[in-house]
Amino acid sequence: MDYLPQAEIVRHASWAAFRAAREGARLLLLTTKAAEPYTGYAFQPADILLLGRESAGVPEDVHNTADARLLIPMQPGLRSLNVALSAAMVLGEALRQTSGFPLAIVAHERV
Ligand SMILES: C[S@@+](CC[C@H](N)C(=O)[O-])C[C@H]1O[C@@H](n2cnc3c(N)ncnc32)[C@H](O)[C@@H]1O
Repeated sequence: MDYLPQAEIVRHASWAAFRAAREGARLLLLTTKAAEPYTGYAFQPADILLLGRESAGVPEDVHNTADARLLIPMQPGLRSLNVALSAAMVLGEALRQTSGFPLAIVAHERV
């Protein structure tokens, strides 16, 4: 996509390097194994959203490291949502709560 240059992508050499670089920001894991729905969670601007692989989620030690584990509620009997869809849903709510959407667009919508 031609939007890619607008994304700031940082690759960390290892999980340990990533943890060292996050400087106190909370790590919020989206997982089907969570009990807490994301809809009731109070997000902060510096929060980091962590999602797992399409195949197997995240390893157990990563699961345990997260500061919170959040669930997107689903109909009973369904396994999981697509990773990009999951990210978009929770990021949208986090941006809404923390006034993270671009102000000019939000103002336009209120007219
Ligand atoms: C296709 S799912 C992975 C399925 C994997 N078998 C598992 O149980 O984690 C890909 C990623 O999307 C996110 N995800 C999908 N559905 C979710 C849900 N209902 N609640 C929270 N996160 C979800 C999680 O981060 C998950 O690791």
